[in-house]
Amino acid sequence: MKAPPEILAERFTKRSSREHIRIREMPTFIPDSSTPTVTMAGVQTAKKELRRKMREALRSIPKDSIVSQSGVATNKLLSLPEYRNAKRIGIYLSMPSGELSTTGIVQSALKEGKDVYIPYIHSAVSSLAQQKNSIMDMLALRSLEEFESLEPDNWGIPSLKQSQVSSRKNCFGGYGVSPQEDGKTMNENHGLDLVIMPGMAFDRGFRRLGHGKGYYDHFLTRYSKKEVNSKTNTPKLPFLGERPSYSRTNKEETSLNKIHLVALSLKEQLLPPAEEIPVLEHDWLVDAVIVGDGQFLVHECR
Ligand SMILES: Nc1nc2c(c(=O)[nH]1)N(C=O)[C@@H](CNc1ccc(C(=O)N[C@@H](CCC(=O)O)C(=O)O)cc1)CN2
Ligand SMILES: Nc1ncnc2c1ncn2[C@@H]1O[C@H](COP(=O)(O)OP(=O)(O)OP(=O)(O)O)[C@@H](O)[C@H]1O
Repeated sequence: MKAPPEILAERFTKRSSREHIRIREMPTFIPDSSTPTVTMAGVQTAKKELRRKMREALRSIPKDSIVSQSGVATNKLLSLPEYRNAKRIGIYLSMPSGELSTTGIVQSALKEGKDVYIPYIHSAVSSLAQQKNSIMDMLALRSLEEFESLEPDNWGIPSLKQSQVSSRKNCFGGYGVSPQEDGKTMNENHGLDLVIMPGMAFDRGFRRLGHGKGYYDHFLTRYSKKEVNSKTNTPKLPFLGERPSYSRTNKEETSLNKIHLVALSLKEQLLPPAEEIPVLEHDWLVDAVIVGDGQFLVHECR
């Protein structure tokens, strides 16, 4: 028997202005065949399965294809006003395989005098949950020389060492890693204008599949809670995408009003039009996807 709607713990995840996915915590009734309903556990399982498939597919991409696709994507990004106008960018440093290289972008950005922030993974204790979590901060990269001297971590990602962190600027305007729950806000001199995002897969609805640790999703959620000083005179950049594209429910004016999320995708990472990445409420949509074969996906409504 169909349960009355009010007792169903349903959440609607905004995927684009046109469509929604319905996520039900407790599958207590048999859904109408017209209702695309999935459980949370179902989404996690589907993500795992997609990651497995992607890992297989990415393994066989020849190195020279990654090099040429990276060149195409780099040129596209460097031509965008959202990049050219950005003063502070957060950018992933690429792994040896399975994703587009960001080396050319990092070099250009540093040469152009932009502030470049890179991921730094560390442990943080959440006072609320009394849990030790691995989280991501974005810390300043100081120079080309420093970029070239970074050593690979366990995933092969060029990374800062713990000893290099404490006196280094973070993207929130502080130094070193940022406390998880300090409630401090950012002013107009801090924050990021553009985040260049990695992923395992992307789809045409601007959904993204990461490696399953939630680093970017958690980071963006934390970032969105640090409000920009409302008296800021900083001119806002034009958005790449329409504002409701963000998959968050917290739609109040936040610092994310001026951040652009641009994903870089190998052509093999972009799913065919009929396929979708399963997403939950915490998953952030990106504003644009630059693909290594020259495709550029951007929200129609600018
Ligand atoms: N270049 C790059 N830098 C990044 C990320 C990324 O995806 N790419 N991250 C984005 O969050 C963070 C690091 N997170 C990562 C988490 C897991 C794995 C990884 O390879 N995990 C499994 C393999 C399973 C899989 O391929 O999914 C492993 O440990 O073997 C890599 C990066 C920050 N920096
Ligand atoms: N903002 C968030 N709030 C609560 N839980 C989150 C948030 N972001 C991620 N998680 C949790 O982190 C785990 C990994 O999330 P998910 O599968 O979406 O990772 P992903 O998108 O592949 O990772 P990433 O963001 O690092 O690329 C899940 O258990 C998810 O519930």
